[in-house]
Amino acid sequence: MAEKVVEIRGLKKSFGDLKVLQGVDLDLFKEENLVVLGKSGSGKSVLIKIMVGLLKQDAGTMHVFGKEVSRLNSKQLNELRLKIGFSFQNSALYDSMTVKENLEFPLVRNVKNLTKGEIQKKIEGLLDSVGLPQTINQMPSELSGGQKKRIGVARTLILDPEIMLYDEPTAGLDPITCMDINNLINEVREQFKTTSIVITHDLTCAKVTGDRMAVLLDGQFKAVGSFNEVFAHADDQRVKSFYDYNFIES
Ligand SMILES: Nc1ncnc2c1ncn2[C@@H]1O[C@H](COP(=O)(O)OP(=O)(O)OP(=O)(O)O)[C@@H](O)[C@H]1O
Repeated sequence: MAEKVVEIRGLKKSFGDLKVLQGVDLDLFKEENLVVLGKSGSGKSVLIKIMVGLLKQDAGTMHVFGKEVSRLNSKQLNELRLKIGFSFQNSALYDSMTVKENLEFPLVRNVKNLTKGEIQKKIEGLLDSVGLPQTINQMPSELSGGQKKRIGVARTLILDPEIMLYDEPTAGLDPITCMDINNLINEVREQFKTTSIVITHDLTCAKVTGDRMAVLLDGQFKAVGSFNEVFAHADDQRVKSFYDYNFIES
């Protein structure tokens, strides 16, 4: 049985009268790609924020690498956050910096005592890994949307995270570039042995990247399993409607 990286049990979170998470249970295993599906406002970001200690749950537990996140002190939280790489929807590149400077920035800020040569080697290695060595001196404005996403992923990988969080990785991209990013997510797992959570509304992305899907509905994961387990035999009309929207109506 693969090692558990995240274990969530009975997690609840409300904001005033708004019950967002109402008893979430989930396991995330080492080196798996887990896709989290849920309509807008279902609580996906709240769940991630509790995972990295930006919000505290009202009840239940969130263990990451065996430790209950809400009990960590600020030093421990910083250490945890360095192990979790967040790849943002908009790539989060600094427009005024070159690709090289964008990759250098998190390294210089978080890893002490690296020589210039080591930094250069790391940046070049990662640009090779994402297939974009030629962009090293370019500005983000000179890159395509897909290239920006790739550089964004390289920037996240530079701190050697153990968990990768991909937030809407294919949003706003054409179908071919979407496939390119889906492949990248799988390549990253193979090359860097990362465990990944992919938050997406794109079922092609879910199918291609996800070992398991988890559908957040009414504040709980109602359906968890392989793509076929979740969608081929979906009893819940709302789970089915995800599929219908992506593959029939669109
Ligand atoms: N700090 C907060 N204070 C009050 N309400 C909040 C707070 N954070 C989130 N919410 C509410 O919790 C609900 C879930 O929000 P969340 O951002 O997790 O949704 P989501 O599933 O990530 O949506 P999307 O797909 O649009 O990103 C929303 O109704 C949101 O308004």
